[in-house]
Amino acid sequence: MWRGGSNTRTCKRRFFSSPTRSRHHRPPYMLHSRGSQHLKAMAEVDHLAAERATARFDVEEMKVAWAGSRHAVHVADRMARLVASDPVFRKDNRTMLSRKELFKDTLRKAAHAWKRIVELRLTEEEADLLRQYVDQPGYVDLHWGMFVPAIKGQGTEEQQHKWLPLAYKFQIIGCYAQTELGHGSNVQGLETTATFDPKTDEFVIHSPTLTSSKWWPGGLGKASTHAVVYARLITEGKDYGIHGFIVQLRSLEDHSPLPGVTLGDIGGKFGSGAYNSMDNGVLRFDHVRIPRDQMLMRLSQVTREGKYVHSNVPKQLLYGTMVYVRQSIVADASKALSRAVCIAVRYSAVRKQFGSQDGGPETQVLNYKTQQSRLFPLLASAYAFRFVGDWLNWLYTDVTQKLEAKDFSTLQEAHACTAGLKAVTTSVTADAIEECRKLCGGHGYLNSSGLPELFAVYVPACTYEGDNVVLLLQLASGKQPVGTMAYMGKVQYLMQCKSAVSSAEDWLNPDAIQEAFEARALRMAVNCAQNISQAASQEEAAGFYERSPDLLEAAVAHIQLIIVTKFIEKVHQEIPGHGVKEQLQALCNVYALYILHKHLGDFLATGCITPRQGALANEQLGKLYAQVRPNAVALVDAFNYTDHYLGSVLGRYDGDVYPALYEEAWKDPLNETVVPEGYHEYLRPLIKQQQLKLSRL
Ligand SMILES: CCCCC/C=C\C/C=C\C/C=C\CC/C=C/C(=O)SCCNC(=O)CCNC(=O)[C@H](O)C(C)(C)COP(=O)(O)OP(=O)(O)OC[C@H]1O[C@@H](n2cnc3c(N)ncnc32)[C@H](O)[C@@H]1OP(=O)(O)O
Ligand SMILES: Cc1cc2nc3c(=O)[nH]c(=O)nc-3n(C[C@H](O)[C@H](O)[C@H](O)COP(=O)(O)OP(=O)(O)OC[C@H]3O[C@@H](n4cnc5c(N)ncnc54)[C@H](O)[C@@H]3O)c2cc1C
Repeated sequence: MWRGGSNTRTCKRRFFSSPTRSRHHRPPYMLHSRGSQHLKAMAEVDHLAAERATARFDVEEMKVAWAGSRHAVHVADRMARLVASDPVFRKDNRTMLSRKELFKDTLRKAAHAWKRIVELRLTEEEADLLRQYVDQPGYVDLHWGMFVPAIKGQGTEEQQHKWLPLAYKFQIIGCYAQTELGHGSNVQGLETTATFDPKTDEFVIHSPTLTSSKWWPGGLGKASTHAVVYARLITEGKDYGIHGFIVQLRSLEDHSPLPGVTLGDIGGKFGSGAYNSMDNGVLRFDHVRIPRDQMLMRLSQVTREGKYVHSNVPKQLLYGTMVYVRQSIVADASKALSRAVCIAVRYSAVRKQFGSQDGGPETQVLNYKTQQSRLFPLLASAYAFRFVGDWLNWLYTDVTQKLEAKDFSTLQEAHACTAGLKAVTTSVTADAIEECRKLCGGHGYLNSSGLPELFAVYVPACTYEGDNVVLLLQLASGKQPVGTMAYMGKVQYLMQCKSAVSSAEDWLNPDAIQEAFEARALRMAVNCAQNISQAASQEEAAGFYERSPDLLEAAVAHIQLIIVTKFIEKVHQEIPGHGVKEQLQALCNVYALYILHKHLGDFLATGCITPRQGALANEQLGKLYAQVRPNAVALVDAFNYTDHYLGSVLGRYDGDVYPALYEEAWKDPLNETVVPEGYHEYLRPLIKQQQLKLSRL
C-alpha cells in the first residue's frame, strides 16, 4: 500500500519535456519508426480479449435483449457506423472549441445530418437514431422533441395541417418557450400575457415585467424562427390561465428578430463543450400581434367574438408535451448511464494497481471487491432503467390511444409514473456518471475520458422537464390505487406481513423481493398519511408542506418498487440466447438487493425485514457480484456502442488505453507550441527577476 494511488516506479521517462517539438509535433515514440509500428501492432491487439472469453452468455443475443429486437440492433448499428465514419461528425476536439466555434459546429452537424437523412431517405426511426449518435445537444432536439409534439398534442387538425409540414421540412425551426426568468416549476405562475383584441382578431403577446422574460428555452437563443409560447390568455377582461400560442420570432429572409421581439442567448453553462452547444435563450415581447388562429386550440378555443370555450377534456392535457418528453428522458437515462458504465467497466478491466511487490503482474482494479460493489449496481441500474423505460414508453402509447378515444382515466397514472421515473432515473444517472469518473481514478478527470462532458451534458436533466424534487412531490398527490398503485389495495396484508427469508439464497426468490419492496413503499406512504393528518389538524395542505421531506422518500420507494417490478416481469418473459436470461436474472437481483442494502433504514424502520434478513441480503449481494465479474465486459459490450459514440479513450473497445491517452494529450492547444504563449510576458520576467535577486545575495 505504500506506493499510493499511482505506480510511479514504472514511469521514469519524461515524455513531455522535449524542447525541440514544433507545432505539429507527435509524441516521441511516434516520431520513431519502430514506435509507430509498435503502436500499430498494439492497436490490433484486443486487450480485453481474455475478459470477453470468460463471458458465460451469448453477447449477440444480449444485444437483442438490450435493444428490444433484432431489427433494433441492426438499425442502431447501421446508424452508429454511418455517423462514426463521417468526418463532419467528429467530436474528439469538442471540449477545446470556443463557445462560438462550438455553436457553429452544432449548426454544421445539424445541417449535415439533415442532408444525410434526406439523401439516404432515412425513416423516422433511422433519423432519430442518427441524431442520437451525432451526440451533440442542439436546436434540433427541441424542434423535434418539443415544438413538433406540442403542435401535434395541442393543435387542431387544421393547425397541424398548416404547421407540421413546414416543421417537417425545416422551412421553420421551432422551440418550446414556457419557462420564464421568474417562474419555471410553477407553470400556473407564468406572467407573459396573450390578450385577445376582437377589433383585429389578434392576440397581443406581451412581457409585462422583467421576470416574465422567457428564459432557458433551448434553440431560442440563436436558431429558432418560431416558438410555442406559453402565456396567460386574457379575453373579455378575464384571465383564463396558461395556453400555448405559435409565435414567429425571426424573419424567414434574414433571421433578424421581428418587430417587438427581443431575444438572445442566456450565456455559458456548466462544463466545457457539453450543453454549451445549445443556444438556451431569453425572449421578450413588446405587444407583438399574432392572428387568433395561432392559439393552439385543441383543448380550448377563443371565438371570433372573443368568447372563451373549453372543450370537455381535462385542462392538464396542456401539459402533454412535458409528459411525452419525460418518458423519453427515462429511456435516455439508460443510454447515458450505460455509456458511463461501459467506460468504467472496460477501463477497470485494463487498469492494474498493486498486488505484486516483485515485478509480477498487478491486480486489475475490477477485481477489487470495493470496485465491484460500486460499479456493478450501476451496471444493473443501466439494465433496470432500460427495461422500465420500455415499459413507460408502452404506458405512454397506451394512454395516448385512450385519450384519443376520450378515455381520461389513466392520465393521472401516466403523469405520476413519468414524473416519478424521470426524477429517480435522472438523479441516479447523474450521480452514477460522477461515480464512474471516480472509478476511473485520475484519468477519469481528463476530458479525453469522456466522463466530464457526459456529466456536464447530463446533469441538467435533474432540472429540465421539471425539477426532480417538484416532480416527486407530484406523486404524493396520487389518489386511487390503480395501475402501479394497485399494490396499495393489499394494504391489510402488506401492513402486517413478515419476510420469510431465512438464508442468503432466499433473497434470490423474486416473490421475497417483490413483497419486501411493496411492504416498504406502502408502509412509508401510510406513515406519511398518518403524520400529515397529525401535523395538520385543520388543513391537509399544511400537513403536506410540513411532512414533504418524508413524502419525497415515500415517492422514491414507490418508484423503486416500479423499477424492480418491471425488471422482474422482464426476466419472467421468454428470453432467447444462451445464458442471457440467467445474466439478466443476476442483474435484476443485484439491482433489487443493492437498493435494499442502500435503503436498509427504510426496510428496518417500517419493520418489513429484520436486521438479520438485511445482513443476508448483503451477503447474497456479494455472491452476485462474483457471478457478474466474469461477464462484466461482455455485459457492457452488449450495449453495442461504437468508440465514436462512447467518445472515451478509457472506454475503447480494444482496451488499448495508454497509447490513446498519450496521443490525446498532444492534441491539446496548449501543446501547439513548446514554449507557451505568455512566457515572454510573464514567466521569463518572473524567473529573471528572481535570478537577479538571488545573484545580489
Ligand atoms: C448528448 C446528447 C443529449 C441530447 C438530449 C438527450 C435527451 C433529452 C431529451 C430531451 C430533452 C432535451 C432538452 C431539454 C429541454 C427541456 C425543456 C423544458 O424544461 S420545458 C419546461 C418544463 N417545465 C416543467 O417541467 C415545469 C414543472 N412543473 C409542472 O410540470 C407543473 O406545473 C406541476 C409542478 C407538475 C404542477 O403544478 P401545480 O401548480 O400543482 O399544478 P396545476 O394546478 O397546474 O395542476 C394540478 C393538477 O394537475 C395534475 N398534473 C400536473 N401535471 C400534470 C401532467 N403533466 N399531466 C397530467 N396531470 C398533471 C396534478 O396531478 C394535479 O392533479 P389533481 O388536481 O391533484 O388531480
Ligand atoms: C439545460 C436546461 C434546458 C432547459 N430547456 C428548457 C426549454 O427548452 N424550454 C423551457 O420552457 N424551459 C427549459 N428549461 C427550464 C426548466 O424547465 C426549469 O429550469 C425547470 O422546470 C425548473 O424550474 P426552475 O428553474 O423554476 O426551478 P425552481 O422551481 O426555481 O427550483 C429552485 C429550487 O426550489 C425547489 N422548489 C421549487 N418549488 C418547490 C416546491 N413546491 N416544493 C419544494 N421545493 C421546491 C426546487 O427543488 C429547487 O431546489 C431548461 C432548463 C435547463 C437547465
